[in-house]
Amino acid sequence: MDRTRRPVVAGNWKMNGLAASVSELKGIMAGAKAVSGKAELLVCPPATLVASFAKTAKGSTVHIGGQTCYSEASGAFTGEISAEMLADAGATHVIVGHSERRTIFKEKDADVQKKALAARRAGLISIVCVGETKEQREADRATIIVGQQLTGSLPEGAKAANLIVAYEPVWAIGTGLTPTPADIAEMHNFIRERLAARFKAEGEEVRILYGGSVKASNAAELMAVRNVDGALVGGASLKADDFLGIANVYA
Ligand SMILES: O=C[C@H](O)COP(=O)(O)O
Repeated sequence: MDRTRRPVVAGNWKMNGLAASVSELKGIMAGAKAVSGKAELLVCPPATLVASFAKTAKGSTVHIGGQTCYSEASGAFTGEISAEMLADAGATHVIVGHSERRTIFKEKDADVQKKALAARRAGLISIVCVGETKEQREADRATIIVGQQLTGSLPEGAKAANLIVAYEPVWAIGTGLTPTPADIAEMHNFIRERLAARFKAEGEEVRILYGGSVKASNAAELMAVRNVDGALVGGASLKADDFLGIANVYA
């Protein structure tokens, strides 16, 4: 397992979770002690819960993040939430460019890049998501697509302290399907090369997470792949025991 970079296990709750879900956060906080010092844990609840979760998690080893943000700091943008607002609510991270945002909400690489820049402006760490569709992989275009997304989505001058990249093949999200470790290794190595070419030494330090049907039963195998510096977890992050089952790979 590559330990030169501190691993991150991040939970993306997507549009799931009510106030009562704080019990799961508390469960994660209780179990986090086993991995603290070895990996960082992050929970990204829906925006309605960011402030209360951040308050609950204050002083613990669990970080709280948002799932998206708007590029402007404030103004007449009904329904949007800025990176500054997330930071004010206690978030330390924000996911940008998740494939659901790209597909359902038509976000383009340029939008994602603006969001990542907004996150930096607000002092947040952005988790920039990239990944190919099934059709693109079958057409042997996976690295071309991911390369284009990296070029268009990553902000200039990024530092490892304010950027994490998440590789999430769209066809693996919520399907129970995962790429082979060899395919993950190939893509993560490709992303590492691109990061190093663009950001030099900083690019070597940027964490690259794998996301897509990660669960406790496959986490050890997936997290052992070279240049996999943790996981971005969807469905299996909603229950503390499931999420900790993944995080405990690093215990
Ligand atoms: O952001 C998380 C990903 O979309 C993965 O979701 P999943 O673990 O439910 O496949």
